[in-house]
Amino acid sequence: MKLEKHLLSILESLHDAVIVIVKDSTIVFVNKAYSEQFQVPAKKIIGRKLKEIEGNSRILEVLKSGKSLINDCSYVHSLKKDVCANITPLIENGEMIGVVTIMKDITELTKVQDELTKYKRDLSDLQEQLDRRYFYKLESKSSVMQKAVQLSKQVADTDASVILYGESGTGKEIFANSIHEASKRNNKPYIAINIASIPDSLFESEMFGYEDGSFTGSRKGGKKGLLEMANGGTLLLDEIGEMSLNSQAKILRVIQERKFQKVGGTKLYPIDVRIICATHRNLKDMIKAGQFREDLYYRINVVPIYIPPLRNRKEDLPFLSNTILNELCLKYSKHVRMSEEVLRIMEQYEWPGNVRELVNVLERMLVVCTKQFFEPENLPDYFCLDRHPSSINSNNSISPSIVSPLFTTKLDILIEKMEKEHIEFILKNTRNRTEAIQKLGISRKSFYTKLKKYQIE
Ligand SMILES: Nc1ncnc2c1ncn2[C@@H]1O[C@H](COP(=O)(O)OP(=O)(O)OP(=O)(O)O)[C@@H](O)[C@H]1O
Repeated sequence: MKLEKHLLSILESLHDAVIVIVKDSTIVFVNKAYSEQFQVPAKKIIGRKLKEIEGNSRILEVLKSGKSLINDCSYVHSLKKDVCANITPLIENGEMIGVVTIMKDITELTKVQDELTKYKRDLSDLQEQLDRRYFYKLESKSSVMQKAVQLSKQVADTDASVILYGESGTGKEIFANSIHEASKRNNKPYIAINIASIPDSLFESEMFGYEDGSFTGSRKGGKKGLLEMANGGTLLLDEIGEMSLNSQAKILRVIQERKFQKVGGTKLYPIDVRIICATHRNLKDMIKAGQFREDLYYRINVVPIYIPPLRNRKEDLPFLSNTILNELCLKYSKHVRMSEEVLRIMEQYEWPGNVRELVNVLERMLVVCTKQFFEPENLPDYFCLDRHPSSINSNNSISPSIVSPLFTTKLDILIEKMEKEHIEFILKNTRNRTEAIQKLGISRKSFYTKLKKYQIE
């Protein structure tokens, strides 16, 4: 077959539109597909100059530059169509004699693409609104906190292992819960457990449950463990640093194999749980001290999120106090507002118990407040502030005079007073007495003796 003889019929049989112009832009050829796609009969267009029909045509650009355009998308005004074209100069004996263009009508595709872009934009707006709803409690002016929230939003819809690092009361559980709510697991259970509150001897049966008749006194029919209860959803292992090495090995097996065994059984149950861990401890130091398994650490430390202590984000105190106070006012059916003076005193304080302490302080203030605005008097004694507003000097720092009670109290009375307040504070800011004893660093016996001495309930 002599190709040259058949070139015209080859061009005619193409499904893509073809248009050929010569050097002075005269149109010398359009194929059948061109006429059909753009509804322009060949006889109406052949012999006319393209520069008079479509002065800004991309074909004319190629005619001028001599450089091809491949997959070039543009809008053709004279056709009222979006097209995608391959525009190539025709070269004969080293000289350009015209341009050949093969193109496709992509008007519908462009329309669909525009709609898709619009839907994508709407979807991301909606997602942002949803994210804001899930993470609204964690809004912050602090860049460290904003980074933590941003990272949480990014990982929420994945199954990546997240570990939340932060001091007690910084809001680790709120983070974990927000991540769960923003994930596709949000219609399944969210279960948070504090490892410190489970005695090691009960860890296995609490976590994995037990089979029927597995030990004397066990419940008939066996018992579901926390892991099974969280199936399909999210399990927060709070205070993972408190887990014994023995329990760490068991949890590691579950994470690796995605299967678990109940106490007293041999059957392996498949499990689909997203595990989020949280701790206030430095796990790397614990590994060095032989208290934490390195392999478990690398399993859970895929996305570490660091939550700053409240003292490092005091710029959030006004917003945080108001949000928490609003919730407390609803709870107590009271209407009390923050005052600038109280806020300034609060900003001087270091908040060792973080947001949990802030919630407790505000609750205590609300209960005792009889006015519409908080006053310095409503603050707990351990703020040790002079009641006079002038105690905050112009630099916003506390002048020595404000610790006036310290200047007038005998040392032993002062120590007892501080000890009592500290125990009360720890009790309020921990989940149970075992944790309080741990935090206080005293023996159980000494703890109960002090409770009796200070008549703490
Ligand atoms: N951003 C916040 N807005 C409102 N309340 C908050 C916020 N962050 C924390 N809280 C409150 O502070 C208390 C402690 O929060 P959370 O239990 O999440 O802290 P945590 O870091 O998990 O503490 P722990 O390590 O002791 O378990 C809770 O009562 C919680 O509702």
